Amino acid sequence: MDISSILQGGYQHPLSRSWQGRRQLTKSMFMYPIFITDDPDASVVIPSLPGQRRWGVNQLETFLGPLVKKGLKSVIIFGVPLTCEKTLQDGRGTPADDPSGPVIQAIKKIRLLFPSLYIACDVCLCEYTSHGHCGLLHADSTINTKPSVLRLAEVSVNYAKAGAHCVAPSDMMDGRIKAIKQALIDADLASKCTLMSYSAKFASALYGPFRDAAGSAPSFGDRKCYQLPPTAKGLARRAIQRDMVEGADIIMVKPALPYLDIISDATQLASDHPIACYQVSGEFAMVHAGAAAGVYDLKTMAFETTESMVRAGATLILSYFTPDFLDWLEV
Ligand SMILES: NCC[C@H](CC(=O)O)[C@@H](CN)CCC(=O)O
Ligand SMILES: [Zn+2]
Repeated sequence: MDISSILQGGYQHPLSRSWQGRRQLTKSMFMYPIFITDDPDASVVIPSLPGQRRWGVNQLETFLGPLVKKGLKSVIIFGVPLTCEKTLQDGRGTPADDPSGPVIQAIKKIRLLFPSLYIACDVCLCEYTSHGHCGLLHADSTINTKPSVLRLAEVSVNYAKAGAHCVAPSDMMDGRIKAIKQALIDADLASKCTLMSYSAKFASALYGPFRDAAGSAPSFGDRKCYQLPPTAKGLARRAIQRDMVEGADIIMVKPALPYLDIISDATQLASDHPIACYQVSGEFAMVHAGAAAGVYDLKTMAFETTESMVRAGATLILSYFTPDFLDWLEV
């Protein structure tokens, strides 16, 4: 056997195996998606998302305190306005940045309770309009891009003013990154607030549990006219390059596991940007379902899936497994 055929000596020990990965998972790589509802005392189980709840702002200390102690470094907030009237009349998704609404109240509360915790806010309109689309609509129910990006920019600035460290538009409207960046500049907030773009976000079947949790499913049609076709490698590369030019500080790929090649493309195209990926609700539920069915060990698969994202180039992972990794990882 040729000498060059012998590889096993390089990884025959747990320590030398650990050296084979260019980068290792760390606690600070995980950003925890959290659902904040407008009942201040709520702590409501989300059946389709194992271990996850919708929380009211009065519960944030109880909910996040133990996680911060274990090393939680960042969260991304999703508002779930259940009691307020979702406003179709004004068509602007008014609850999104209602000063007394769940998102702005949560930003302020978390800044007070946990000054070191990095707060990102998802920016979208689907949770706040009764049609449930991510943008505003023309009379014929098609996406009306111009007012949509202006409204998303307005919401972003209001989150930043409330104290968010990062705004993350998940809407996929054309030109929203440029509009949001310009609005942050005009508000003198561009140097104080990170713009994380969901640049390559696909029309995936893996968002179901989230839509249950956030009540954000579209009331008609689907999101295929603004989320990328799952086959669209070229469109993803073009969207990544577009968002880089428009001022994104972080580039995200979503979902993650079925799109590792896109994470790799993003790493190559945006080689000077942090690359985020979102292990979405359906991916999380899928890993749990397989473990419950006895196909694999839950922790082992949680590591195998997220380590594949790191191998593809991700530097930041949005994952509902974040609380678990705070227990599983030493640093
Ligand atoms: N703004 C879109 C929400 C959205 C996808 C969707 O429902 O189309 C994601 C949140 N950013 C879902 C995330 C998840 O499934 O965990
Ligand atoms: Zn949306």
